[in-house]
Amino acid sequence: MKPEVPVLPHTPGTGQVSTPVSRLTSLGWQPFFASQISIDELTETPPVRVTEVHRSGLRVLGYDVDMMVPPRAEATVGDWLLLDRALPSASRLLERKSLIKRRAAGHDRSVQLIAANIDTAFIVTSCNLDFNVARLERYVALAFDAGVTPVILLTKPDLCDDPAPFVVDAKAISADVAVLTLNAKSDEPRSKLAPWCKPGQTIAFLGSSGVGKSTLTNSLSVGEVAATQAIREDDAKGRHTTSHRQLHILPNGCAVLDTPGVRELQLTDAEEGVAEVFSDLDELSLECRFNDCKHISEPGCAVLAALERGDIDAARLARWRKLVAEDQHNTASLAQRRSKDKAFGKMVRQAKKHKSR
Ligand SMILES: Nc1nc2c(ncn2[C@@H]2O[C@H](COP(=O)(O)OP(=O)(O)OP(=O)(O)O)[C@@H](O)[C@H]2O)c(=O)[nH]1
Ligand SMILES: [Zn+2]
Repeated sequence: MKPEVPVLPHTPGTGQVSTPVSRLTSLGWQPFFASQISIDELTETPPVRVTEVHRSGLRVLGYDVDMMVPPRAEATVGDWLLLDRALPSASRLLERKSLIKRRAAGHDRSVQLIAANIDTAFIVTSCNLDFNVARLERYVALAFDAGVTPVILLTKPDLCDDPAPFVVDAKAISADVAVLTLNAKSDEPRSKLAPWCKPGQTIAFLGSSGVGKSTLTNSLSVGEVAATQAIREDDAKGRHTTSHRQLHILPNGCAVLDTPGVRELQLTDAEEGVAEVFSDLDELSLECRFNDCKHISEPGCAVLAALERGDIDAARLARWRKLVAEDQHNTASLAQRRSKDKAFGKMVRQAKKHKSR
């Protein structure tokens, strides 16, 4: 029997692709996912992508699909499901390309899934006081840990005298990470980010508040047409009340994941990624006499020996030590710091009010 909807795996190099393919591609469908399913499965259980996670259920989008399915603990934003229309809770979860997750504090080590199948994480910071090498290193470590390609973006070069020193510091983090400066408010993002923002790719912007994440997304969205309009039309059915789309489909068929979980991502639990960014130090530490060596003053410390020989940089070693220590601290005291930040913000606002009187 001929399927009603010819949903096909993505075939590269076909030029003018049919509508179902380009719709799925713009949602992030890739050969990696297509290779996990048979033609029968494709027609009987169409692929859908999880674009929102609510307590009441998951919002999924596919070719001619925009619906809520029952919630399930093992699925997160960005996941692909093979939709079982008759029994949505039985939909098959496809293997992931990448996964950003957090382990909760305490002993139970429960894992919180943040986002799946992001190809590129743009780590955004601005050429001003937000710039902090240690924080960038943590984001890079987190991306490596998740299996996501990190790219560092330095915004607001137009507001600083000389962006060059920031670039030098950012480039020193890892030879495997590209570093770009760009004015988020110009049309530079579209040309400069093009190598990563291809059809079928899923990207996300990470970074502190105010560094330009929304501005970058908007800049890439100029001329946004068909694909997102389809989503908006479906929104009108009133199935959900989200005012903010969490999966933006760019005009060129690239998807931007912008969920609260990704926005509020905290830098905890990136052990493996930290080891990757500081792989040289990590390897050296295996030669330390003591397993729990802190590389401060212990006898037989291979790291200190390398420092003395001038093989490693003291500042970088200090950051590594700090990172390992902070990783634990952050996990434990997240809630505490959040309330402290709030109190500080209130104090600043009150002080300003006082001054303007
Ligand atoms: N001059 C200049 N201004 C920028 C640039 N990037 C962002 N801005 C401005 O900085 C402000 C904050 O940018 P946003 O895009 O809202 O920052 P965000 O990272 O999305 O912030 P949150 O939504 O709080 O996470 C806005 O007023 C932008 O116009 C840049 O490259 N150059
Ligand atoms: Zn040591």
